Amino acid sequence: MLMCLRVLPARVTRNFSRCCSNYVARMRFINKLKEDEGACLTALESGNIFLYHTLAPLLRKTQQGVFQLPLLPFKDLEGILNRLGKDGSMVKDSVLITCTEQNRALFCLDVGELDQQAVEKECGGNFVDLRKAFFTLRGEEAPLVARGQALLRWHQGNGFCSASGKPTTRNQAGSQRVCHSNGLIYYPKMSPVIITLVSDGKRCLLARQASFPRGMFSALAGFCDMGETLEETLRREVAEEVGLEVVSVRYSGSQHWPFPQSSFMVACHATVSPGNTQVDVDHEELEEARWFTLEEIRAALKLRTPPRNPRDQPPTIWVPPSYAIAHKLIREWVDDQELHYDGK
Ligand SMILES: NC(=O)C1=CN([C@@H]2O[C@H](COP(=O)(O)OP(=O)(O)OC[C@H]3O[C@@H](n4cnc5c(N)ncnc54)[C@H](OP(=O)(O)O)[C@@H]3O)[C@@H](O)[C@H]2O)C=CC1
Ligand SMILES: [Mg+2]
Repeated sequence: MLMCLRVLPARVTRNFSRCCSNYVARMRFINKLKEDEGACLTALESGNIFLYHTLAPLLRKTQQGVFQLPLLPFKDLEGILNRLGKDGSMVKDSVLITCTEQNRALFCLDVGELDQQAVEKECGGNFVDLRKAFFTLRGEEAPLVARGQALLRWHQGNGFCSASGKPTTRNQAGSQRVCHSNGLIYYPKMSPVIITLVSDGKRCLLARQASFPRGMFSALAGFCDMGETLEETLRREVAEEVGLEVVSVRYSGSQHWPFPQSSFMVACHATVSPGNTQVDVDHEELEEARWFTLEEIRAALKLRTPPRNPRDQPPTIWVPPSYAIAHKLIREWVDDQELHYDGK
């Protein structure tokens, strides 16, 4: 089986080396904050914090109608908490997310124990469901809001050691929890998932689960089993879900996916031989899986919002939106087809 990594284009490597020293300094600074409690607290005091209420992020709408993630300086948030009758030192429970290019640390905090509407009024925003926030925010803010929720969720679910049953305590950055009774260290966890777009050279295979919105088809996905390589997961999932045997694999990219909980999505293109394309769907997992032509995929990509079909009409197919790595795989497949086969 082939596994080839894409080589970065020269333009990207040039940009990389230009910003490299700043990037290296920033990564080392973040790492220091995870290891040095005092440095992390100092960074928090001069940093910014964004908020969640029971894991729903706070968003603010600008006068131009654009949704943004409000970033609150430490002192402002301390003041807000004091006004709402809470000890301002609660800000110190914030979890480190990242650092801006100016080395300004960014944290997040869940204020679920406060009255939601009172916080919204104080901060001039609204707490919204993560899915809505993720789909509404632009650029860098969507992955930030997903990362924040994933970390806060992990802390909320790991307050006790699974070996001793005793409470665990977190470090200042929130990058780990420790059980002091036995020294066990817990780190935030993600589940590795392989997502693959299978092609037979001319068509690609998309599938839908019964829980997907009407008409939506996506690439095949599945969780890695313990001890498997990514290639083994990919071959097994394709065999299990659609009864096909993969002959080659090419890496495309990866993505943290917060729904329903943290998955680490690894995206690959895969091919089956043109003589081995008979789909045998596992209906326990999938409602439907079928081959699509380039024309059908082009039409699906043109739909920006889910089509509104009358109930009795067969649904027009559409594919996941651009922030989902499934979309990237599908677009890359179309580009490859256009480059190699279109018009032939
Ligand atoms: N970003 C993107 O573009 C896309 C992301 N995805 C994501 O990929 C993930 C996996 O896809 P899916 O097809 O559902 O996976 P699978 O085909 O592996 O099927 C899911 C089932 O696997 C079992 N399972 C095994 N390990 C785990 C685990 N660590 N966590 C949860 N369930 C597990 C569960 O079964 P049981 O309940 O019986 O135990 C679950 O119902 C989903 O979270 C989905 O949101 C999917 C498509 C596109
Ligand atoms: Mg699956």
